[in-house]
Amino acid sequence: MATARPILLVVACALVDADRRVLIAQRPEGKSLAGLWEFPGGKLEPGESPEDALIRELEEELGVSTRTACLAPLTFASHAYEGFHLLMPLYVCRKWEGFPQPREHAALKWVRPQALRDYPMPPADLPLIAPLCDLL
Ligand SMILES: Nc1nc2c([nH]c(=O)n2[C@H]2C[C@H](O)[C@@H](COP(=O)(O)OP(=O)(O)OP(=O)(O)O)O2)c(=O)[nH]1
Repeated sequence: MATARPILLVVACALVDADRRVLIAQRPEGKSLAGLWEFPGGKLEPGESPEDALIRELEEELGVSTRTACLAPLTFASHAYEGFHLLMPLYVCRKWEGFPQPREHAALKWVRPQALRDYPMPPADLPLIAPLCDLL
């Protein structure tokens, strides 16, 4: 049966540090899903590849720079929200330049993958935790 929900493509990234911790970012007040912890990323702009969009979002949101060769696809989220169906590839990045700053989020936190369940995340993100734990 056809779905009435449009597909929304969002790219997201798990930055992983030398201690195998993952960076999560808290959505700010005033946005949908405010207060929940997510992976940095966002929507594609017209004409952008997923990797270019992620590189741009990491710069805008965190002030870090990376490149396509440092983005490894891990898994994806597919979740029906009220007004759209989210399709969200999750990349892993272990190499970047700069120190992540919360330019657009309420806060940032480095957490061990097994501790991700202690942080409230959007429902779309919950199936992403197991593949991250398996990888790390
Ligand atoms: N970046 C990111 N977005 C996520 C995650 N999980 C999840 O459900 N989302 C959703 C929230 C938003 O609806 C959308 C990302 O949109 P966005 O980051 O580009 O824009 P936004 O916060 O302004 O979104 P919105 O207020 O317009 O809904 O994907 C995640 O882990 N990372």
